[in-house]
Amino acid sequence: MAADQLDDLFDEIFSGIGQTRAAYLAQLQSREVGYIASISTGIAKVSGLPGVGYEELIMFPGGISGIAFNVDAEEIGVVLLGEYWRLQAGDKAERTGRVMDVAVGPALLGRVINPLGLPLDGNAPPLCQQRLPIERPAVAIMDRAPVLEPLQTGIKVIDALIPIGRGQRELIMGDRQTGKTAIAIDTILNQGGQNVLCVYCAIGQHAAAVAKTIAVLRAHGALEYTVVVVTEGNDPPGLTYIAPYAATSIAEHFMEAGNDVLIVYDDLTQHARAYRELSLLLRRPPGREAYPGDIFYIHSRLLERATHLRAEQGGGSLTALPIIEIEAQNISAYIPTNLISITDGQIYLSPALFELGVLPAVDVGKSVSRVGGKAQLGSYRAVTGDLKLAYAQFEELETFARFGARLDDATRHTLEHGRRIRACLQQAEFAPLPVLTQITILLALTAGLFDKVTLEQMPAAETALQSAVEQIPDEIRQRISTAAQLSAADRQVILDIAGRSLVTFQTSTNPAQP
Ligand SMILES: Nc1ncnc2c1ncn2[C@@H]1O[C@H](COP(=O)(O)OP(=O)(O)OP(=O)(O)O)[C@@H](O)[C@H]1O
Repeated sequence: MAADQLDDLFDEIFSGIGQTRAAYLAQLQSREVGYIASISTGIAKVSGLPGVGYEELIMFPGGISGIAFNVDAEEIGVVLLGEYWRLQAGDKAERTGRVMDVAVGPALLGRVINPLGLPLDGNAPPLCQQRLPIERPAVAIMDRAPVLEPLQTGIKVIDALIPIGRGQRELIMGDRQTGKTAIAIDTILNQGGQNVLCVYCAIGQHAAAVAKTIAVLRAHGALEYTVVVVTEGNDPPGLTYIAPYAATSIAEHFMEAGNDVLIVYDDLTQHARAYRELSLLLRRPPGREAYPGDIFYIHSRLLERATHLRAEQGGGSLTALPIIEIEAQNISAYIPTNLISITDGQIYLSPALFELGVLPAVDVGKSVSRVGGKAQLGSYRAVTGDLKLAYAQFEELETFARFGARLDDATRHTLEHGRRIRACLQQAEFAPLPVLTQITILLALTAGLFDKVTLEQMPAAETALQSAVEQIPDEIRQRISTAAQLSAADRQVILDIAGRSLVTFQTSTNPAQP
């Protein structure tokens, strides 16, 4: 048969099956299929995939997926993301030609999912229209805007002294059980009604701790604007490793739609450990503390994705609160120093303050916010200067006063005032305070209205002051919520209201000057 006759015959056959010949051929793709040569905890060595690309998604029997991590000529090292114990040597391994991605969209709000997007809350899989790769390049410098809007945490000590701006990366660090998660959760709770969507990424935590956190979010109505991405301690290390990247893609999708987004990584110590485990299993050379050489890079490329977009890009922002657990207050260990240098400041939680019952146990001297100051509301400026100075003087004097030195009246006054500052900066968990209440308390504090209140009476006095906030006129409330500084007249009105509410708690003698 002549060639043109053959072509006509093919065209006739394809029109019979409702397709053109070209469209049919376009669908035909060669599939590369290899096999598992060996398998260990969370890692498979795969042979027979010569064309595989770095970080390509590989599929195994039973719907188990993996990421090509070590791409060598003979054999590739694949990090497994599912129930790897079901796989064995000799099983099929198939290239997909794409990288790992995750479903993104508003359907995820209020849901608890794993990094693969599968539901963990017992409900149907979320219906999302779009998927994004879990690893995405960070926003270009030219597309970033300065951090100028505050992200209110609702925690007095942070909003006043270590303010966080939308688009900032602020590290929360401390020994175990010092209240790190509590700060992040309070911040999420405070975003209700503030137009901020939240993503909470639990990395390698105990199931009970995660369940408690989710219960708190649900009880306070915060789950409806939050996506919870969870990997537990007994999940494969590969899943733990990809969790923060997947959570960031979910958050970025909201940011790119013009929203302000907050993401919490709880915690990156577990993430670093999972990566170390994978790297050692893949026989990559270990470096300091047995971490592989690129451990800095895995965290920097994650946190670089937090930013504030320019108005032309939608004006959204992604604020990151990575948490890190340190050992025996050693902030100069490898991972903490890496993260300190990547982030825009840190909130350091001190076990000594925690033991004293000073909660949240924020050590103001070791904490810093490098960009949040510019974003802080103007009304805080009326109080922060005095507060910082008085508190720093107090902390210095407190050490000397312990040695039983004889103190003059001025020193005693500084100490007593400092003790009241410390009492005022304490706050119960799950009770974030609105800006107006914080400003009222802090103004009263810096004006010395608490100085005549005994330390035992401080919590009751503060509660009375909180109820008096209602008397503040509406126009002052509005002015406080803008960026403008507090005028002397507004300040006086607030102090008068505060003074009246505290009068019953003030003793006739000033404890600072007996
Ligand atoms: N402001 C607070 N007021 C009262 N209790 C608090 C406060 N902050 C934290 N706690 C309590 O301190 C304990 C430790 O808090 P949390 O779990 O947040 O610490 P963590 O440092 O995240 O712990 P882990 O090391 O287990 O991750 C909890 O029992 C919590 O209820």
